[in-house]
Amino acid sequence: MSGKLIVFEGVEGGGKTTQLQRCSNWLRAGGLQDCLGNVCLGNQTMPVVVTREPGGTLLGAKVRQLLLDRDSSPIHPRAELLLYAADRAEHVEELIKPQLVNGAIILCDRYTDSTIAYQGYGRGIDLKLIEELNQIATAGLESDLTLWLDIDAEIGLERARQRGTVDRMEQADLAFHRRVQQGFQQLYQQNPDRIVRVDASYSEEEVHNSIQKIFRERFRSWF
Ligand SMILES: Nc1ncnc2c1ncn2[C@@H]1O[C@H](COP(=O)(O)OP(=O)(O)OP(=O)(O)O)[C@@H](O)[C@H]1O
Ligand SMILES: Cc1cn([C@H]2C[C@H](O)[C@@H](COP(=O)(O)O)O2)c(=O)[nH]c1=O
Repeated sequence: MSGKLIVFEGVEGGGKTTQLQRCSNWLRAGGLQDCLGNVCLGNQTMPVVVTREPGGTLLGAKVRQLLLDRDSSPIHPRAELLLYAADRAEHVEELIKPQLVNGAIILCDRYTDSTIAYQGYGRGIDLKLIEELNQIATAGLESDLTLWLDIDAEIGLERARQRGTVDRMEQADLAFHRRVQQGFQQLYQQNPDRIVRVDASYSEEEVHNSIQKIFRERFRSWF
């Protein structure tokens, strides 16, 4: 597969969606052209695809609603885990793999690390079981690069709450979100090549500049 899968991860309100949109605009406008030799980014040669989990497919949009509707009745943690896995299996087969074959740069809002952090560290489900389920859902497809937007869980939640409506996951208490944050910290320490930490406490502009720097380094090594 000739494309690249780049994932944005972290607790609520770290700025993933904001930065992912800024990156796609920047890439489509040719921001990385100097790192790419003859490769053209953003046009037919190397399209830029923006997607998210849950919700990157038609099925996923329905699963997302089930998972995040704040008025839904309680969902058992194992059922929650399996819904995220079902969303991912569909996403990988219907969108991610075909786009990688097509040579796309895929910018994805959350992927397998979110399941380890939220369902593993947050809900307390066995980590080994989640790794096996991630393996099944992705058929072994890992990200080429994961940006961990690191923000204090309380500050992130406050940002997310100021944005407007609060979804089912955001309603969970601070202790849950702190455990999720610990999960991302552990994953970062265990995967130093795949996961790069970005300090998300700075301004939008400063965070975007840090991400541009990381992209330049990676793309130079890839192309
Ligand atoms: N660097 C920043 N400093 C201050 N506020 C920010 C920054 N980046 C984003 N925001 C604001 O914080 C809120 C959350 O940002 P965003 O939706 O991008 O985060 P997210 O990580 O995708 O959140 P979630 O995981 O809850 O969907 C938005 O209102 C956004 O405008
Ligand atoms: C992929 C994935 C996501 N989650 C949680 C994390 C968030 O609370 C929501 C997704 O909404 P957002 O707009 O990206 O914040 O779902 C999870 O618990 N497990 C997962 O695998």
